[in-house]
Amino acid sequence: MERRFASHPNEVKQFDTGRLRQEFHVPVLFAADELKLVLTHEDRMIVGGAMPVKEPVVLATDLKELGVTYFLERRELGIINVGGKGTVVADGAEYELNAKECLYVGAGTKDVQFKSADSANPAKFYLNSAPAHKTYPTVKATLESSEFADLGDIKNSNERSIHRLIHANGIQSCQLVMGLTQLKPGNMWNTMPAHTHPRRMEAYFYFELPEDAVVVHLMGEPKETRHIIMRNEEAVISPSWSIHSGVGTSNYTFIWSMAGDNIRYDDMDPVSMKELQ
Ligand SMILES: O=C[C@H](O)[C@@H](O)CC(=O)C(=O)O
Ligand SMILES: [Zn+2]
Repeated sequence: MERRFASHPNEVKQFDTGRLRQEFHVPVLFAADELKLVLTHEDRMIVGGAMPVKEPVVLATDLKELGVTYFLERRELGIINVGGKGTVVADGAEYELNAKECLYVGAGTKDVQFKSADSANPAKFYLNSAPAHKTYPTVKATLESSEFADLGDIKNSNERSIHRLIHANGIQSCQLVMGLTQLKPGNMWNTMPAHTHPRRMEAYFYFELPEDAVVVHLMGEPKETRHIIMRNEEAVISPSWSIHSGVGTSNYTFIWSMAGDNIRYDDMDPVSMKELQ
């Protein structure tokens, strides 16, 4: 597991491209039969990926990494499959996940394993985990069963559907909030006007981007913005003081996930268009 420290906006102002990427950009989450995890000290969120091909991938940890005997001893987990059909086995119970289906796994679950239905088209489980001190039930959600909102306008190139999966009015959790936003063809902007939420951090995972396409992801304080170039199936960490918005060279889909003080989706402080610099 890789560890990233938290950052201060006054320090981040000085970062060049390489340093920005080193601290906030999360490349390659999917490698055959491997569990890839990045723990950021921004609200201790873990961003990760599991791609079982020849054998199941086990959600393993050790005393050095998290100081506990099993991964979900004091954590909760949100999973969205972005690959072929797969199964998550949680303490023996099997949950089949097709592409874009979500599973919340509650704290106290001792054994979590990931499997693919077809090694030629493996499942890709995108993972988010936050500290948790209460057990909520393990529940599956689909885009069809979730609360969603069609937002934006083709005139602003931001027509998109926001599906809220784990949040106050959806799957219950201690602090993890998670969902998926799909841009309609011809639309490129997400989260503009931008916002911050000092009460929680956020991670974005961009996917369904064509090979040669990029998303120019915006971060930073509203008056001190920076960009990070994102490619398909890459994640980016947004500290609580930072905006998180992006514009693609084509449309795309992304998973957003947050951890912090509350699980109300609409807890955001809007940034006015005049304020951005
Ligand atoms: O705090 C919430 C998140 O930033 C996202 O839900 C925003 C988003 O999906 C969008 O505007 O497209
Ligand atoms: Zn946000």
